[in-house]
Amino acid sequence: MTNKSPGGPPDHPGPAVRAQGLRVTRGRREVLRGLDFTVPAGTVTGLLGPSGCGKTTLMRAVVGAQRQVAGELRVLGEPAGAAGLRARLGYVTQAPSVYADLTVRRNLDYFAAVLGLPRAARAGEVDRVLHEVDLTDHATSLTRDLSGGQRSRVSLAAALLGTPELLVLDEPTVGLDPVLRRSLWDLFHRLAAQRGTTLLISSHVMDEADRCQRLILLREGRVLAEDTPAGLRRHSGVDSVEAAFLALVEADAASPSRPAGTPEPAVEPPAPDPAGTARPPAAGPRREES
Ligand SMILES: Nc1ncnc2c1ncn2[C@@H]1O[C@H](COP(=O)(O)OP(=O)(O)OP(=O)(O)O)[C@@H](O)[C@H]1O
Repeated sequence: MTNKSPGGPPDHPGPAVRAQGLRVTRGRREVLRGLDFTVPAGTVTGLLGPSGCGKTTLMRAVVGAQRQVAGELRVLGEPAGAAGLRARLGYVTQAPSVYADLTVRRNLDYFAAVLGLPRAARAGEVDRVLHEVDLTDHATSLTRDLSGGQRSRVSLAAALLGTPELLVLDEPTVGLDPVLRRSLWDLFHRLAAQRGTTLLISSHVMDEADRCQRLILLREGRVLAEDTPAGLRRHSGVDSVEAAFLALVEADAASPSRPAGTPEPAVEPPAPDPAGTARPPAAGPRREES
């Protein structure tokens, strides 16, 4: 509904996300260390890298939920965190952000109301997203009675309400069986191809890389490479993205320009509530990530 044309709405013809010199400090540690990257509109872009490299931090910065962000970060043509982005973004955190004591349908109806969808349109919209995440048969189940993977899909369904222009999904396929993983990836590609939605999807599982059209490889808070999966393999002269990543890591470690290590981490103060910037899943009960 908010998406106006496939391939990118006309009011921001550039990339969906553009970062220049993006730096984020958490506690005393600089977690993102001067990132330059773009996420082209209407693509499925994977954010890959080992645990702790900064994927969640980058996503939190994109949706405006992260403190201590420096450098330039533009999202759908606006500065990250701008109030006008709220209804245009969907963000799914690693931990499901839904009310355990409500049914799946009531959860989604609540989030649809928070989004401002007209009452008359809500039931149909909820039916649509339930179908998209394959939870129609569980609409009347209490969310606490669902499996972990099913609860994750309720969060995803909430993020799909209102058809956001940019979906930021933090490891959405973790813990899902192969059949479900494939059906979610099919859904992600349908959203990009049919509605022009841009998807930024994190994973630390390299075998998911080939499902993406573009990749941003992250390591220790820096961008190692930004390319298509085929381009990465070709440039590294190897036959898998995982091997390309390892080759890039080796080349990076050998590089004399590599910055020295950073101080020990310290826990940062709690982040401000992102309810004013991210969409409903972040407005519901959510894991405190600080
Ligand atoms: N609240 C915090 N205070 C201080 N440092 C933090 C905090 N949260 C995360 N960090 C540090 O920031 C770095 C990046 O964390 P982040 O969660 O962004 O990584 P990630 O790539 O998403 O990891 P994973 O794949 O395990 O989810 C890590 O070194 C982590 O220890």
